[in-house]
Amino acid sequence: MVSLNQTFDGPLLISAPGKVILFGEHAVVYKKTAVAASLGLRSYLYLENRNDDIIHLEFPDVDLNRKWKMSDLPHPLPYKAGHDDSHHPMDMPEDLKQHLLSLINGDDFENDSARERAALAFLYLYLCLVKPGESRGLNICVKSTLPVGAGLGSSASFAVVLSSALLIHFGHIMVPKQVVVEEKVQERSNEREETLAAVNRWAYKAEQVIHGNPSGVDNAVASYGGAKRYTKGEGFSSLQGFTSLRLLLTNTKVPRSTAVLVAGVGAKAKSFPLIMAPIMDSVQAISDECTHLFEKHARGEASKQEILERIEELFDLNHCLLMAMGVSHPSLEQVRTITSKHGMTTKLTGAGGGGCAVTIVRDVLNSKFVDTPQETIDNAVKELTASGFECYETSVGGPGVGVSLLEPEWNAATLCSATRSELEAVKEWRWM
Ligand SMILES: Nc1ncnc2c1ncn2[C@@H]1O[C@H](COP(=O)(O)OP(=O)(O)O)[C@@H](O)[C@H]1O
Ligand SMILES: C[C@@](O)(CCOP(=O)(O)O)CC(=O)O
Ligand SMILES: [Mg+2]
Repeated sequence: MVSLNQTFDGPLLISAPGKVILFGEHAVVYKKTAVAASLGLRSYLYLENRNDDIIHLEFPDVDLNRKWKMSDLPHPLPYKAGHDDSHHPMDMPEDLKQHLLSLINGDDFENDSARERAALAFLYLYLCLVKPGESRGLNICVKSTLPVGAGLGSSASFAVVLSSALLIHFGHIMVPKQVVVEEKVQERSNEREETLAAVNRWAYKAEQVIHGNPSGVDNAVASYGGAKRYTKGEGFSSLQGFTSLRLLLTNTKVPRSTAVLVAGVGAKAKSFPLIMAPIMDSVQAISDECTHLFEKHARGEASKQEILERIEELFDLNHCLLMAMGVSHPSLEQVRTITSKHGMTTKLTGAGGGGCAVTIVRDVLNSKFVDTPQETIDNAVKELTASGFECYETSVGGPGVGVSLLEPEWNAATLCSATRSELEAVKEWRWM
């Protein structure tokens, strides 16, 4: 346990989930509502102090392994722990950005935007949050079980583990007092609410560095977990009556960048404002319809079967609107064709342009009429895999960011070389 303003010296292992957007991607940037849920796939960060003044970053997922002397970094940005940080610059000053880019892209370092953005996001948060007069260096490693740059919110879960680690390490927030059992995770004290709000705000700043113009839905889900309805400027609420959904995720492995796709939709909205506005309004109506469906389910007025049938129709409608926004891709259409041959409905998820698609699996117990038989799913997965795609079945709606202090044998190298099953075996999370 630490008190505010005091650095936390122990090593930290932190994890935060990715997300699946069920409805509303892109439109959410334009203040329409999105519906999203956390995934079982997560990013993991290990942080420890060093005895010298070196900052050592290892981000194996983007092939980054870099060291800087603290004395070579620009001066920290003024920030006092515990103060209202809403005044803090939301956008990184341009001269600072250029300075950091010149440090990141040394002669020996080939320019790569994935690495560059990851390192830039880290350095920006570090300079904002480092304690004045700090002289000790850090080892930091981040590794994810999420595919990076594929629409499942790896950037937001990366941003959330970075912001949590730096906020805790430099004493701006406290390590959660105790292990909270997963079922009680949503019952937060005011103190925990404040802590999470700080994590979420700083993660948004890192997302801004990576994305340019994020809505904030991804970092909210990565921070808080669960299933959420989110509107930019208004915040989020839990989805009343959300029932566990069985989803199949398919990664087309076609690389794309959220920043580029969001900018593309922005250009279209500027060129065709009268056409794009009603498309965005239709997405709002889809998210509202989904919310009402779950609310009806909570009141016992809609069966799971009805929900799944309606959601399939809404998936189709939302995908077609995303196609009109210009963010589908032939590979995503191929996933839709293959799954529809097997009687299942698919939409793109996240920024699109490649990346992942989400397919709804009908799993209503005792109702043979609507169930998707396991054999059908297996056949669809076989066909998708044969087309070069990768499929994941994962849980949705689990907890948000958590801290583990219970792995004394860990170090940065352990995390860098850990397998997915070793990461998923860490159980003693203190959910924030
Ligand atoms: N595990 C990670 N290690 C380092 N950087 C990461 C990691 N995960 C995400 N990122 C950063 O986020 C970017 C991907 O973000 P984005 O294009 O929004 O796709 P996604 O849908 O996965 O969020 C990467 O290029 C990288 O800069
Ligand atoms: C397209 C968008 O709605 C979601 C992007 O998600 P991802 O980075 O593709 O996982 C952008 C945003 O909400 O910030
Ligand atoms: Mg992202």
